[in-house]
Order: sequence, then structure tokens, then C-alpha cells
Amino acid sequence: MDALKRQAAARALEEVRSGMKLGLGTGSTAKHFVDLLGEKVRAGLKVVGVPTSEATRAQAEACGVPLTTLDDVDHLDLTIDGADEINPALDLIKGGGGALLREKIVANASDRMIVIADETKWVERLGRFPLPVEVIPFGLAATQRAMTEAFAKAGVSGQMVLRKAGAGDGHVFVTDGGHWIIDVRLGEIEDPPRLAGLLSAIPGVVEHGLFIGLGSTAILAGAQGIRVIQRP
Ligand SMILES: O=C(CO)[C@H](O)[C@H](O)COP(=O)(O)O
Repeated sequence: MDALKRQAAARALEEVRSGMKLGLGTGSTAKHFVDLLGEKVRAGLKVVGVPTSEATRAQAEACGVPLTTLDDVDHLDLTIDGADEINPALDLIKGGGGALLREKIVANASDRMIVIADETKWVERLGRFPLPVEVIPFGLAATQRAMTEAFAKAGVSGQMVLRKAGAGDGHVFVTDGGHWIIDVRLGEIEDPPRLAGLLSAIPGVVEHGLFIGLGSTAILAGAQGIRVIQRP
């Protein structure tokens, strides 16, 4: 699987041109991309990147990829990022790695977003992967009640699980922005844009993992080779 992720990352690198301002994604697939990009930079490629997490920032710095911020550039040419699920409309579930807020801000500031993944991320309908929803700790129960109403209006339901940190010591996972994440296994989401709008309207919800209309191209690596899919 890791080899497939690297193949998708290598194919995405072919879309990068000298002088580009890049959004750098987060996760194991995006990590391959940053690694390969670093090799190119050390060989003379001139790019600057905006990382979507502190983890990606540290990796990019270690690889020698020059970094900037969204305050210092007026737009990005291209963002390359992974995903947890991709449907034929190129709508996505993201946030398995907890970086969905910065990932969405960066993707939204980009002219194009290339999603890189192994074939297992391709689904007819979003929702098998638990939807991450980034929330403010204050008023959590009220936010969860509002989320339950939003799910009901969108015709879905699922148990809400407050994400815990990986160490297994019971501590809550805290995002780079200081927020918490609630993961909700919803099953098939009939209308992802409608659910996205309903969740975005809840005051305690900072952001959710439905990326609607942001993905331009998906590069999927599988046993049969690489598929490049454009948003319809
Ligand atoms: O959204 C993300 C992080 O917030 C990742 O892109 C997503 O979880 C996919 O990760 P991986 O490439 O490790 O499968």
C-alpha cells in the first residue's frame, strides 16, 4: 500500500513546475509527496510551500523545501494532499490525520487541488470512513445536539466519538488549532453538499471533513496502474 501511495505522489510531482506556490498536504501519502519534492528542490527546482500541519512543516523543513504562509502570498497554484475517501464528483472526506481545518483553508486558497491516494480510497458514496468534525471544546454537548439535528435533516445518523490521542493514555486529541475532533460513522451520505452546509452553520463547529468542490484531479494508484480522474 505504501508503494502505491508513493506512486501516486510521484505522478503528482509531474504536475509541479518551477516557480509554483504549493499547498503541502498532511498524512502518509502527502508525506511521500513532500519527500519526493524535497529531492527535486535539492536538485534545483524553485518552489515555495504552505504546509497544512505542524507535522508537514517539520518534514518540509527537514527536506529543504522553502516555506511561506498564506499571509505572504496572494494565492497558491496547486495543493497536493491525500484523502480518506474520494467519490466520482471528487468530493472528499478528509481529516483522518486531524489536519482538516488547515487543509481546507489551503485547498480553498489554491487554483487547483490534486488528491493523491491508493485505489482503496475511491468510493461510489462517501460515508464509510467516519466523518471528522472539528469542534470548539466550549459547549461541546450543545454542539453535539446541533450536529444530531443536522444529521437528521440530511437523512443520516451515527455515533459520535471524541477522538483520543494516539498514546492510549485517554487524553483527548488536540488539533494544531487547539480544537477537538468528533468522528461520526454515518454510513452512506446521500447528499454530501447539503450535509456540509448544515454542519458549517453550527457555531461550535470549526470545520468538517467534507471537502466539496475543492478537488480538481484525483491520482489513484492501484495494482493495475495509475488512474488520473478530473472533476466532472
Ligand atoms: O486528511 C488527512 C489528514 O488530515 C489525510 O490526507 C487523510 O487522512 C489521508 O491520509 P493518508 O494519506 O495517511 O491515508
